[in-house]
Amino acid sequence: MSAPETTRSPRVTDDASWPSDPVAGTWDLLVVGGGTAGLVAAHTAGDLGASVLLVERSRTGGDCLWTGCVPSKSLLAAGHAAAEARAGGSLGVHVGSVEVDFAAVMAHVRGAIAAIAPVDSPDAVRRSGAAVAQGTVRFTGPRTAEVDGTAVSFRQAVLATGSAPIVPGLPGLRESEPLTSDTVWDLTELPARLLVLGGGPIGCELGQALARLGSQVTIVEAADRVLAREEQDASRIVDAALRADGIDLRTGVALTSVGTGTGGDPTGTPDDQEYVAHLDDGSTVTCDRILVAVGRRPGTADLGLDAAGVELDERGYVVVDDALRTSNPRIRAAGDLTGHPPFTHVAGSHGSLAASNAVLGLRRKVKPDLVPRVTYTSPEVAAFGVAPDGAGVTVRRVEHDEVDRARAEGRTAGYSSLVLDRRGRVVGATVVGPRAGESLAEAVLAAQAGLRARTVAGTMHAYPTWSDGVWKAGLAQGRADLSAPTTRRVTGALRRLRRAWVSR
Ligand SMILES: Cc1cc2nc3c(=O)[nH]c(=O)nc-3n(C[C@H](O)[C@H](O)[C@H](O)COP(=O)(O)OP(=O)(O)OC[C@H]3O[C@@H](n4cnc5c(N)ncnc54)[C@H](O)[C@@H]3O)c2cc1C
Ligand SMILES: NC(=O)c1ccc[n+]([C@@H]2O[C@H](COP(=O)([O-])OP(=O)(O)OC[C@H]3O[C@@H](n4cnc5c(N)ncnc54)[C@H](O)[C@@H]3O)[C@@H](O)[C@H]2O)c1
Repeated sequence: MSAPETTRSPRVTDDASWPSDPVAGTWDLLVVGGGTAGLVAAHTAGDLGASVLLVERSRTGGDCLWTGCVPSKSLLAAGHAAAEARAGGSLGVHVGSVEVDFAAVMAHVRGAIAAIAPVDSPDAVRRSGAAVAQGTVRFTGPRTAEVDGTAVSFRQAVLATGSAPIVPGLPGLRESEPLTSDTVWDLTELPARLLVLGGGPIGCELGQALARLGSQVTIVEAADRVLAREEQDASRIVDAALRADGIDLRTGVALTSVGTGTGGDPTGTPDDQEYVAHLDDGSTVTCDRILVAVGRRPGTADLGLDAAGVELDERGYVVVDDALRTSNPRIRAAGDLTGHPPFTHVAGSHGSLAASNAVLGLRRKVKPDLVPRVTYTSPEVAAFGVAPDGAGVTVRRVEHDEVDRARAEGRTAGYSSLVLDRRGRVVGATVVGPRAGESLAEAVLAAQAGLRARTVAGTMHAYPTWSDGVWKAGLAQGRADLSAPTTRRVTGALRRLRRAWVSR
């Protein structure tokens, strides 16, 4: 297998051009990259009164807006709508056959991007006082860089150049012109048969969305389960949901090579071309397109980071300390290129922290224990913090067949669990089910505030909400607290006193 490569395929962002501010001069803060991390860094530093130059080589908004969160959640919304229409019969609602207009689905996706784009636009950045320019940055020294050949100098800088999809160098794969999360948005027709390589968050989300829209999807995942970073039970529930959507899910097998076929027709023309993926268990998958979703690599090549004195780790991520400082104390890094969990909320939090630390000389630190993650499959998987098998923790878990909202909607596949430390404080959680991401927020807030499960239990929750799952997990701990020997002695003494008092 030759070395994996970062894709260089054309992106929806590539041909955009927009008016730039002049770049020459010395800036308090140079921000490299206009994705979430860079945008938040520029806004923050601009609001604090620093002279800021944000340089973006393509369009401001980054992966999240153009090729990541926004299009994927828009596509999932269409896929989920199709699935719910088909499933309406179980609730007594019959809609006949469900037809998907893929062009209209993609128009909806582009509409969602267009609705959010102004928030991330160069003009929005300028309103906070920062200058914004289109160009590619290359560092020439510890305090100097070039923007498309024009020299700039900076007192401090924030690197925020993100990450890009990996395409493994397997025989025949590149020749099959595989889609990635960068290019899948350019599809004008739904592939009849789609092979998704990788069963991580991208493979599961896009695989489920496209299957629900009518594609015959096969997911090939090298690990023994999908969403391998999540709890086994979460993987198991998502596995069953994907299969129920008609996905041919193959775990524990890897792609070895890709060949071509003509649908069994020896006289077939290139128009009939199909791809035959060979897996390492000897099986094959025949498909019309391949979508590669096997992870990402940092966008740190060609930045001149050697000249800037910025150290990279062996995988190419920028090495940062807990205050996001690189090995050059004038340069911080934020977002995907740090190797911290690659999420938009992490990138945004990093951008704010890196910029305020730079401009005000603070030493605010990242909080890795409080990073939530949500995979927006149906059901959703949401989790954060200490794992349930962590040392010295107690897990309180409620199956969703005990949650009335889940029963009412007939969607009981899932659970809510809280991970508690020795003092009963919330230090982690996993929720699997509809709106799991929303339910998780309460547990993250509890952990941030150092609250105990009994505070969650003692907080009134509207009935019947999906967050009853988290509440009931808190109640389970409340009941366990009540049955502890010391508590039983105290409540017993109070009860006896009260009985004596009211019997007078
Ligand atoms: C399909 C998909 C779905 C996702 N869904 C979610 C989700 O639901 N929730 C979530 O939290 N996260 C999600 N993510 C992850 C999220 O999109 C990223 O973590 C986030 O966008 C990273 O932001 P960033 O600012 O670090 O990098 P990016 O957004 O990648 O921004 C980097 C910017 O730097 C620019 N750049 C690069 N090199 C240079 C240079 N030399 N000079 C100038 N500019 C340069 C690039 O053009 C780019 O605009 C998803 C990702 C994908 C791919
Ligand atoms: N909802 C969200 O927040 C969201 C959604 C999408 C992506 N993301 C972020 O983007 C990142 C990248 O996502 P991703 O799914 O591409 O990467 P990933 O690393 O999370 O998952 C890739 C999967 O591909 C498998 N794999 C690797 N090589 C393979 C091969 N040759 N054959 C078969 N399987 C192979 C791996 O075992 C792994 O399970 C994620 O880590 C995630 O944080 C977040």
